[in-house]
Amino acid sequence: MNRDLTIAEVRLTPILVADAPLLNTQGVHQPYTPRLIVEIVTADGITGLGETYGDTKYLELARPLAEWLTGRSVMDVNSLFALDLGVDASRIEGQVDAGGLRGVQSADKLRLSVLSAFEVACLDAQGKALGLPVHALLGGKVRDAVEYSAYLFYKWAAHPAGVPAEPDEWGAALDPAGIVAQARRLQERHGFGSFKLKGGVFPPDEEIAAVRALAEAFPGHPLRLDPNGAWSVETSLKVAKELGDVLEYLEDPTLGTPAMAEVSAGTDVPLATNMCVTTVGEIKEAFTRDAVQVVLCDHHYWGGLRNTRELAAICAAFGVGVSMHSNTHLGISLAAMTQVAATVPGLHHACDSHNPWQCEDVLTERLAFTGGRVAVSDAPGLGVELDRDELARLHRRWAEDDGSLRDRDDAAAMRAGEPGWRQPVMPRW
Ligand SMILES: O=C([O-])C(=O)C[C@H](O)[C@@H](O)C(=O)[O-]
Ligand SMILES: [Mg+2]
Repeated sequence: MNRDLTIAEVRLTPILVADAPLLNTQGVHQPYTPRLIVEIVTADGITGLGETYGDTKYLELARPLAEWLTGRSVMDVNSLFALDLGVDASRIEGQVDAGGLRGVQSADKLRLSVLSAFEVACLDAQGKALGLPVHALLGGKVRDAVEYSAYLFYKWAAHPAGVPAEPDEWGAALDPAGIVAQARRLQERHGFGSFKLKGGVFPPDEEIAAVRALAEAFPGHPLRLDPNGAWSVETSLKVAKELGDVLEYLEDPTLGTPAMAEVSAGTDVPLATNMCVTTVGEIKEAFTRDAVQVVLCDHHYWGGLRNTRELAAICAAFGVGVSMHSNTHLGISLAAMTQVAATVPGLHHACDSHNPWQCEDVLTERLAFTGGRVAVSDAPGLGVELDRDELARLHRRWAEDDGSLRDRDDAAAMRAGEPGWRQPVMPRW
């Protein structure tokens, strides 16, 4: 290879992406969600792509990082992680993002969430320079397609009246019949074989009924329920008992490792998490107390694709399963998740992805879910191409926003429809 891999330019483009009125225990998704698109351009004109959360505090860290990177090499990924980004821990520690849906915030998690987009962009550029897919840079794929589960949400038919939003084609889903209908549509469209219901929205008995209805409609298909920590230990054990015969796993029924450990000790239903194990520092207690049996890795907040593989290795050493978590994201992140998931040998559960809910993307060609799977691209890098017109349009939306949508706040979005709504005190039930 005789190429100049010096970074000549780093472009950061914050965007607002249309999102459906999907309900969770904190509130409802905003009509538009912030994301950040990172482009790393080498002296030879290769562009590597990355994507991460686009809320203000992520942007604030990404800007100095972009400057620091300019003039270095896209091969120099380890030094990125050694860099002190100067995150002001006092502004971050113990706080929560998106109402706590991503676990407790920490300075390190914020740092890694920003770095992840730069790591992915460097790997994309490296792959393009070498003519190799990202999975080859990670040691090679062990599967040709990665399985995803259908991500079911209770949802309104539309965002609250008067709130500007894109048209919604899915309709309401507020009861078991609505959830089953949504699951059927997602299955017909994308062929999903397993189903995850985002719970913590209605009292547990209603959500138990919805999972029972799914079990009847899709006999033998793996089912999961994830209330994002909205239940007490007692409620979690009750739900585990009632649904134990149909659940593949119960995801974050309750908040924090000690409470998860108590639930785990009282049920045979495996527990999964993307909330109590979100950083290296949280692993030891959770694994030694057998609080979780599956970790749902999010390559954004674990710091990228190489850290995802390291997490998978630690999980394997402890006999803990690993799969992938997802927030609202676009195709660059889906491609990145698929590339790394393809390299993890012990991936025994279908990964999560919100992507089927996104009616917009910044790619010239969106990745397809076929038979519930995304084919692992063997094209150089991530195998995706940026649609510059679409990127510019979604950036204009961000630039024209008065600031109210630039930080995701599901409770504020809920208040537009239910003015009395307050962020719920946990456990809700
Ligand atoms: O698995 C999860 O906990 C999530 O996907 C968290 C997300 O933030 C989800 O609840 C959402 O976006 O409403
Ligand atoms: Mg979860």
